[in-house]
Amino acid sequence: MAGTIPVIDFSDYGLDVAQENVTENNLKQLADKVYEAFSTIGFCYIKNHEALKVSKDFFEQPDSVKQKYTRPTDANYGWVAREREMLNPDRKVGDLKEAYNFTLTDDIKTMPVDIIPDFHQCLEKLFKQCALLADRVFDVMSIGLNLPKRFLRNCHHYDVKTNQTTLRTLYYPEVKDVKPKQLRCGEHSDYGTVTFLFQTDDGLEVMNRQGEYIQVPPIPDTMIINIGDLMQRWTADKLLASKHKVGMPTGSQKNQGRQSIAFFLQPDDETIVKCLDGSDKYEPISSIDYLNMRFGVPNN
Ligand SMILES: O=C(O)CCC(=O)C(=O)O
Ligand SMILES: [Fe+2]
Repeated sequence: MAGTIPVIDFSDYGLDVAQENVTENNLKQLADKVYEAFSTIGFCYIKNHEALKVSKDFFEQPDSVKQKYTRPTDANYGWVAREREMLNPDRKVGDLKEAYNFTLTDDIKTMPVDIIPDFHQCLEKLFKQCALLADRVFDVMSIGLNLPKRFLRNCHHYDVKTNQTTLRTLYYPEVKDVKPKQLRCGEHSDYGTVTFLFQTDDGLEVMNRQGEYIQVPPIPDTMIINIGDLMQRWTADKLLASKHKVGMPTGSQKNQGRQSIAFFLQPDDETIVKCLDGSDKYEPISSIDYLNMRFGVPNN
């Protein structure tokens, strides 16, 4: 199946199944499928999650309103204006997108709850659901990597003071004036361990092992999981952080916005990421040092 993105049915270990009702056999079968996907293309779709619809009301506000919630340069929450980010600096033009970064803080002063009353509650609920599902995805990944079942889960707690996991809701406006080389989101790989991605429309493309970009269209009732650079490093390149991008729409799709939500998982700050196979292919590094190094990349 190298080169295509498999759809994996996660129902044996979905959130509606009590942990104690899952058989080791079912878990192992799931682990094998997830391992196969992550070690060949670094991406998979999984079936079985709650559909979601959040935050569009916020992005449809005028910029003058959204500015109040702007992400500070020294913090990881808040609104990111159009063209502020350039995920592929070689393009020399900002991505045609907006985003809002949400972390599990109690400080809701930074959130647009005055204009969108449900904003905090909705994103907080989604963050927590994603975190519960992540625990389970980490279990099957650990089994696939021949690690103790809870190894990866135990490196990801979601305490806002010691863990940088972020839920990011993204909005790609309808396309009017496109600058040369501009994309909705430039070529990049994600920084952390894994990313969950919910998307509404076409546009996402992923590089396969032959170096070609393939379309990753939305499939109803699924979400995408992909590997980030830190997990590739941790597994000494067994699991792959594939490059991806969001291209500009063409034809009638130009008049359509696109939404996605990414849940970027990061191990706890002090977790030492040391090659799990003992190879020392990469130097051990703490999760927070690695993230700071990546955030130091110009224009990010
Ligand atoms: O919007 C998407 O589908 C992908 C966004 C993405 O790859 C990212 O923000 O890292
Ligand atoms: Fe990404």
